[in-house]
Parts: sequence; structure tokens; C-alpha cells
Amino acid sequence: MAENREPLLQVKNLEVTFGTRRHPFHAVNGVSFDIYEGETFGLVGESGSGKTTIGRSIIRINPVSGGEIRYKNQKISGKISKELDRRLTREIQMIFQDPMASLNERAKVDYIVSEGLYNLGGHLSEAERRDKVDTALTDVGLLPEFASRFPHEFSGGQRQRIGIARALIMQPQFIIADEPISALDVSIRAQVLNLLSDLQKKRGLTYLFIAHDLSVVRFISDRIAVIRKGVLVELAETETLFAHPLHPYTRALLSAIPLPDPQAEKNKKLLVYDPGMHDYSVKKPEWCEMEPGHFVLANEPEIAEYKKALE
Ligand SMILES: Nc1ncnc2c1ncn2[C@@H]1O[C@H](COP(=O)(O)OP(=O)(O)OP(=O)(O)O)[C@@H](O)[C@H]1O
Repeated sequence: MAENREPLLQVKNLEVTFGTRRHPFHAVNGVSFDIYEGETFGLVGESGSGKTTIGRSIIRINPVSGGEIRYKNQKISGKISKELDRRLTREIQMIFQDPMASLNERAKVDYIVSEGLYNLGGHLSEAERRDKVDTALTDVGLLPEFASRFPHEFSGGQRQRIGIARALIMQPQFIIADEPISALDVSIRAQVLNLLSDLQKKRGLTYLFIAHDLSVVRFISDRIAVIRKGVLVELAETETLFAHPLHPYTRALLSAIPLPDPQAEKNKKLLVYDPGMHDYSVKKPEWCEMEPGHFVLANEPEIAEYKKALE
């Protein structure tokens, strides 16, 4: 069970604030979760809820305003050494939503896929580099000869495969897939999901899978966190979340019922259910030892109601 393992990635009380000091905008507000090696952790919420911001904070594009992010038990938010930075550049990769926008139109696939290797420095002969590109393209189901073509010569699904090859060539351990299929034709979405799933099995990858649609993450995730307006409102194993969605927002995402008022999230506590012990506890919302279990943000009357639902 995951409880006995060290988390690969820990997000603790993460806060990301944009805007000015006088007019701050809290895009991420005290979010905590752990991701274990080999799992797929789904992060779900409607547009603007802060999902991409969390992903970008993990790859250190967005500055973190509060809390911390740890990878392999080492702090990676804030100032880090050059050596750690190089290691993270290799080990943590991101796959982006829009394969039309995320590939450089003027570069050949060969360059696009191996660009990260140039950035890492170190010596690699031309033959070695070509060999790595061929392997990465083959691994995502593309032909090695595609290396000499330009992105516009490919379909959306093929372009997303190029994006995946670009991440894979770095031999990452942790991949953030930010809405990797939402810009694709419905007919090819399953193929790309299956590819990600197969790659995970073959390479022992760990995924943070971001989506606005619960049905997409259901297929691929072991656990799912639901985020609303920068606040994590529920976290549970996938089957549990679908069988017993507790938070009104989770239920709203699962059906077409009206969304609850986000102001109502204030002053709530975290009800934590441990399925192993079949036991409950109530913690402060910023509590961050997010081991597997079922978490839901709740006020006192809801706590009683949710406890009943869990029984
Ligand atoms: N660099 C930035 N400067 C100012 N505001 C930002 C910045 N990046 C994101 N935001 C704001 O933070 C909020 C969260 O954005 P984010 O992109 O993380 O949401 P999301 O859940 O990923 O939504 P989407 O699926 O639409 O990308 C949004 O209101 C967005 O406008």
C-alpha cells in the first residue's frame, strides 16, 4: 500500500499569488497533496481553478508565494542549487494541452524532440542524439523518418505524440500531463490516453494528470484531487470518489447540478477518512500529510452528514 512508501512529490500548503501587493489574486490557496511513485494522480477542476498554476509551480515556472514543494524529499521550490535544477530538468517533464501551440512551427521534429538534451549540456555525439530521437519517436508510435518533417505536416494526435516524445527523451520519472487530450478530436483521445498508460507501465512513470473533466481522469488515475478556485475540496481514490462523491462541487462536476458558492469554503475543516482503520479525524484545512484516504472540506453539519455517507 502507498502508506508505506515515501511520496515522490509533496505539495505542502502551496500558495501562488498573482497581481500586485495592493490587488493580490490568490490563484492557489493552501493546497496540499502527496504523489507516490508509479501512481497517476488526477487533478480536476473547472477552468481557472488553478490546476495549471500548480503544475507550473512544480516545474518552477511560477514562483511559489507560500508553502513548499518537495521532490524525493528535497525542497524544490524557492532557491535551489544548479545541480538540483539540472536533475529536475531531466526528471520532471510536462506535456501541454494544445499540441498545435506547443510545438515550434519553424523547427523540424528532430530538433523539437531533442531540444531538451541541448539545454542539459554535456556531450552527446550526433549519432547518439539521432538514436535517442529515433527511440523516442518509435516509443510514441511514430516513424523515425518523421524526424525530418515540420509540425504542420502532422495531425493533432500525431503532434501530441511528438510532445510526448519530447518529454520522454529526457528519461523523466515524473510527468505533468496538463489536459493532454482536451484539444484533440474525440476519436483519438482514447489512443493518446492508452499510450500514456502503456508508457507508464513500461517505464514506471509517475503522472500528475490535469483535466477539467472527471470522466477523463477516471480512466487513468489512481487517486483524484478536486480543486475549486485554488482550494483543494476533496481527495480520494478514484473508485471511492466516483462511488461516494462527498463535496457538493465534486458532485456538481459529476452531474449538472448548480455549483456551490466558493465563499462557503471559508472556515471549513478537513474530514479525513482512513479506509484501512475505518476511522475518521477532523483536521485544519492546511493539514498536509496527505496519505491515501478520503479527504473532504466540510463544516460541522456537513461533517456529520459526510460521516454517515462514508459508513
Ligand atoms: N501569470 C499569471 N498572472 C496572473 N494571473 C494568472 C497567471 N497565471 C494564471 N493566472 C490566473 O490564475 C487562475 C488560475 O489559472 P490556471 O491556468 O491555473 O487555471 P486552470 O485550472 O489550469 O484553468 P484552465 O484549464 O483554463 O487552464 C486564473 O484566474 C488565471 O487567470
